[in-house]
Amino acid sequence: MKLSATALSKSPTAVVMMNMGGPATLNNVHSFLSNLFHDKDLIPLPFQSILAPRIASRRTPKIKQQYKEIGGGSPILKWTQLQGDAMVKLLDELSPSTAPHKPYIAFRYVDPLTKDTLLQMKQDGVKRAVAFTQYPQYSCSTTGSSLNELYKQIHALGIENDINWSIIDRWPNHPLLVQAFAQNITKSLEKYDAEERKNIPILFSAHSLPMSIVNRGDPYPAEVASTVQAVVSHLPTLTGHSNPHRLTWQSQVGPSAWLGQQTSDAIQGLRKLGYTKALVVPIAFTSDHIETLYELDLECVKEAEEIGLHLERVESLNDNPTFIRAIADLTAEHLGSVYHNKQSDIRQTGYVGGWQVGQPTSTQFGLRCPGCTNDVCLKQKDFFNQGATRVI
Ligand SMILES: C=CC1=C(C)c2cc3[nH]c(cc4nc(cc5[nH]c(cc1n2)c(C)c5CCC(=O)O)C(CCC(=O)O)=C4C)c(C)c3C=C
Ligand code: FES
Ligand SMILES: [Fe+2]
Repeated sequence: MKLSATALSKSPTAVVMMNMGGPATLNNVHSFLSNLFHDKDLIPLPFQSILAPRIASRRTPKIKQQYKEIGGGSPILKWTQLQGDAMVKLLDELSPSTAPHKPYIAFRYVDPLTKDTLLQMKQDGVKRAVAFTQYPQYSCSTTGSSLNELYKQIHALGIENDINWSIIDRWPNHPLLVQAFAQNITKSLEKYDAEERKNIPILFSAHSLPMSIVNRGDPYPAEVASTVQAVVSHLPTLTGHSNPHRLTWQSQVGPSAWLGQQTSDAIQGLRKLGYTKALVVPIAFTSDHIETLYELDLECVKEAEEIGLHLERVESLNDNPTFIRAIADLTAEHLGSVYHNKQSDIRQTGYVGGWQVGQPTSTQFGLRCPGCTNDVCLKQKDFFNQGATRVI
């Protein structure tokens, strides 16, 4: 598709922030869980349409109670709106040729859902859009699921030829993302005496994956590790020392095998090794959610205290100005590369797997998991790889 520069200049460049979403109120918990358990890309179940609502109903009271204890709902919509609004203000300055930029949110399991967002974009006359995953590390269960849904809804609405799409599909070691994590860790370390700071072990905690997904060749574990490696390499420039650390995994659900070591077991283990202080850093999500506010703050921290380990939870990125700068810079560089063939800074953007100027997705994005049997992944990647036609 070739669009004239005049046609594009009239409509905003959409930056579509993709994420799973969470229930904003307790009344939304059941539909959130029901949509989540219907998602074959996340949890393939036999007789999915029958089992999904049953599992959702069975789980609702427990999960509702957890959301109640963190204030009555998930803050993810609030944080995503704030991050999007702050990002486009910077982006209009960083990339005037693609301005005005407008943030949109496409959640996978709650409003605003992908379909409604696409309808809104159509109404706004959007001709150019960046699908920007808010998961820094790519998993087919998260970003892959959001892109499969985006692809399906674009086709269901028959708007394949209306918008030039490009994709920010992963950014696990973007330098400003790394710096934002390191800043927050430094703040937590500073709560301890200068003498003891350097010996405090840091647990980087990420949402786990079922081993069936890991063994299919999912890139997520390696990308989470690359974020951790970048952060621990950067930390000494802020603290003057390096801390011992481990990457651990949290939030496994159900009886199947999941990637470990579990964060809660690592905490118990550290105490047995004689440690009385530790830090835990949520490393695979960019704002607060039930896993930080409930599982880490209300479960792990309390359990640690009970066994004599003081566990400090490092704050989530939320409205951290360095983080806002990271997502604005990343999008500006992406637009510069896709629409202006700009090579200069792209090496700094931290796309693992490479990036070529003019390409609408990362090079890594083109490779399906070697164990993938999902036809939608194939069609989705073909569609987005044709992507944007450079017009400016
Ligand atoms: C990087 C983040 C996440 C990955 C990877 C991920 C994979 C994954 N999750 C499930 C099952 C559930 N996840 C649930 C909630 C939930 N998951 C994430 C993030 C990732 N999930 C978040 C941020 C949340 C909470 C949302 C919020 O509060 O804002 C749930 C629902 C809660 C529960 O019932 O325990 C389930 C179920 C699987 C199976 C999976 C990988 C295949
Ligand atoms: S499951 Fe990874 S590409 Fe299909
Ligand atoms: Fe999850």
